[in-house]
Amino acid sequence: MSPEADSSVLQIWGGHPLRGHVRISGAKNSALVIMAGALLCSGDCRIRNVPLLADVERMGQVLSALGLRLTRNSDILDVNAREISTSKAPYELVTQLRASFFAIGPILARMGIAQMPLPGGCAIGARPVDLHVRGLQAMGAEVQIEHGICNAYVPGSNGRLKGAKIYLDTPSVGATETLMMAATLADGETILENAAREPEVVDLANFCKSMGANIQGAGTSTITIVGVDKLHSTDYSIIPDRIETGTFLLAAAITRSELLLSPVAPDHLIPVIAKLRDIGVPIIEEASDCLRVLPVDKLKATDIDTLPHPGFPTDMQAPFMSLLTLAEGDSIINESVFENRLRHASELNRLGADIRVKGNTAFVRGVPMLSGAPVIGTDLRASAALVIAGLAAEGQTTIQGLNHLDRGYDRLDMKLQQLGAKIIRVNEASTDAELHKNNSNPPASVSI
Ligand SMILES: CC(=O)N[C@H]1[C@@H](OP(=O)(O)OP(=O)(O)OC[C@H]2O[C@@H](n3ccc(=O)[nH]c3=O)[C@H](O)[C@@H]2O)O[C@H](CO)[C@@H](O)[C@@H]1O
Ligand SMILES: C=C(OP(=O)(O)O)C(=O)O
Repeated sequence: MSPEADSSVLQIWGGHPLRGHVRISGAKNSALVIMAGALLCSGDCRIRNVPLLADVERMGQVLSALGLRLTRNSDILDVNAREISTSKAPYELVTQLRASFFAIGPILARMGIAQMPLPGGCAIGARPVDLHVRGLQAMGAEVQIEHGICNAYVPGSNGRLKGAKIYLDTPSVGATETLMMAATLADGETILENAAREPEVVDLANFCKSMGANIQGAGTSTITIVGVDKLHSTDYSIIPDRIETGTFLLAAAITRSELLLSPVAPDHLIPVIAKLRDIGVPIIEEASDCLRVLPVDKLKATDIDTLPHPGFPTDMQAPFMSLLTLAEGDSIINESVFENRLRHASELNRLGADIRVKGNTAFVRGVPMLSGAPVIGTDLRASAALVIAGLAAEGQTTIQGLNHLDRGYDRLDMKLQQLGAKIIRVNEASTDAELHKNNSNPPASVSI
């Protein structure tokens, strides 16, 4: 979707400290793929801790279009996949989010046939699906991409995929998840080599295991799956969102605030916490599921290389760049997972940052302050980066492109507002004359 698709904007008046406790929601990238995983189950799946996100809603629509019955009550989602009425996923929905494509694995495993449009998601690179396709082919599927649709079927009378030894050229999160789900109902043993080790892969494996799947090694580079005939009902709670957690750590750091965050999984954030401590952000593990960040004294520059887990996560690169714009000294950020994920740099420069981009590397020279301006979020984490920067920028920052932000953050503006940020969401039509008039002070209604 283009930024124009959402007419509301966020307005932030920076420089106000945050205070209090923030409740971290369930992980977007777990929720989406676990919803796809529910397609494997011939019973009922109760999924808990499901975040309120546009992507979750769209994934629900994809599953409904396939004939599943879904009921949501607060953060509990019940999915009934006893009957799958069609193997054809709807183009208009699948092209809006990446994870919907991963459902090709379970649909093929359950039905022996799947027609899946090529996916959407953040425009941060070419994002091919060749590893998904080659893996499914290795498991015996015939797969062809024609007119933007990936058509797959399993030849043979029983329609079951066959276990295979599959080496992934790159440890793709999505390909690991697609193939792991497909293998749970395949004939025999599948070994995924050079598999992704992200916490969301482990969460999906644990979800599948709770339905009776036989999976070993999730979280390491080699995952072994022995197919079973059927998977049964489950009641499963997804992990806290490590990227949302990291985003709030950055929000605290850039506003020099003290915040308490829970529930969190500090083990999933080791590279992010290490980098933050490195540059001078004091973070205390108050309990196994609770982090406290203390006010920063001085921020130092650092270098970052994004890598597959357990390296520094690409999804934290943009928001972290915002913090480094205000660090003392020069930082170098190298984005090595996606080939076009530095578009936020030019928007941060509108706010007074000093960033030069060459290829996949951003050279960030710390500046003493940022100043508010109108900016556009070009993808999900780029939008979050602008929110982080806006919290520190002097005066008013107006952010367009909220359709990206809402795909992956559970009510970010409301959570920040509750912590004391001066942030409001308004319809764009009402912003121009009235709200740009007074650049330095929020309207009275924003005072908390
Ligand atoms: C819904 C979801 O979980 N999204 C996450 C997932 O995306 P996603 O699963 O799409 O990311 P991948 O791990 O697959 O992509 C990593 C790299 O592998 C390449 N690649 C991937 C598949 C393939 O078949 N061929 C190929 O070349 C991609 O272009 C990219 O350069 O992991 C990314 C990397 O941590 C995160 O940024 C996304 O938030
Ligand atoms: C890139 C992301 O999401 P998606 O893979 O859904 O586009 C993200 O969550 O930062």
